[in-house]
Amino acid sequence: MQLIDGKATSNAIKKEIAEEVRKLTAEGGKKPHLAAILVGEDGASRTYVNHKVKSCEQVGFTSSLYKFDADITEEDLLKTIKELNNNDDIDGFIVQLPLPKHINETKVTEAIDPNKDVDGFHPTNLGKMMLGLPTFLPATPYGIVQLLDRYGIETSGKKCVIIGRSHIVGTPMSLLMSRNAKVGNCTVTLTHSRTQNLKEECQQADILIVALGRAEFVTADMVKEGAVVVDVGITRIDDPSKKSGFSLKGDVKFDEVAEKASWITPVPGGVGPMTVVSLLMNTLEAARRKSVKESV
Ligand SMILES: Nc1nc(=O)c2c([nH]1)NC[C@@H]1CN(c3ccc(C(=O)N[C@@H](CCC(=O)O)C(=O)O)cc3)C=[N+]21
Repeated sequence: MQLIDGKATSNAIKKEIAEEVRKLTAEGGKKPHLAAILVGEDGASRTYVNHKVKSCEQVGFTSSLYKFDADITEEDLLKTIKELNNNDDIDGFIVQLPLPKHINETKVTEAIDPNKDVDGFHPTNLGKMMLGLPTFLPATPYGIVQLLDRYGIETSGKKCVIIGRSHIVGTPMSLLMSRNAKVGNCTVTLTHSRTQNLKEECQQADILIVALGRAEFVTADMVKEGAVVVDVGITRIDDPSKKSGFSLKGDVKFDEVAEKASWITPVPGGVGPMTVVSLLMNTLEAARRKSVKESV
């Protein structure tokens, strides 16, 4: 088994981004600016947003955080989004999900200017992705593609099985793995809660991507010898022995699956850090596009 180290890869990409930012500012451009909207006090969301803010500092981006109480009205949130859309200083922004129940996530996502949607969740951007047009790819799938690419993992002609059909991971991942590209050209099976014989489907996979959000769901008997296993899940499990009071578990039973896999991503330190770095890459791209527009 060989480890796919998302932490190390994300650090390497951050260094490259920092270098690009230095060039951009040396040419008289401004630093890319990423903003995040955080509603409520969900512990995990706060952690992720903090990671994003810290990563922005590391690469020389400007970042800003708009924090609201969980009882903010949908109307007020939409108003804030419009303000960020019109704020020329901000190149890209994200609205951290999940949102409180009284707020319609679809409405919120559609209110974001597609040119600033560095999460790649807007219907326009998802549509462009489907057509293979240049766009902001959703952060987690983009991060996984980067990992497979940088580790030189052959995907062409392979059978890729994905567990989970969410709009932000499983479904876009299935499109990316099947497209005609350096990372792609797979025969893709997208599985979900209604899939019959899930175990047999998984056993066929040369590349298994797991994104259903259930701790240690994938066991060794579901995995083919020599498979590449990508674990997207992150679940917090109570753990009194930890200072934080919890430990993080992936969707894959790591120790036993690692014995069969040729390559495997750990949790933490796998896909998670790559998600953050994808946001940074999309933001750099947004800033570049804007500077091109302003110079014509
Ligand atoms: N609009 C929006 N965009 C997102 O990109 C988005 C979101 N909403 N909602 C929640 C999910 C989840 N997500 C993660 C980001 C970083 C780590 C990450 O860095 N994880 C570390 C550990 C983090 C920890 O210490 O808890 C790791 O896996 O090594 C994980 C998960 C982004 N998400």
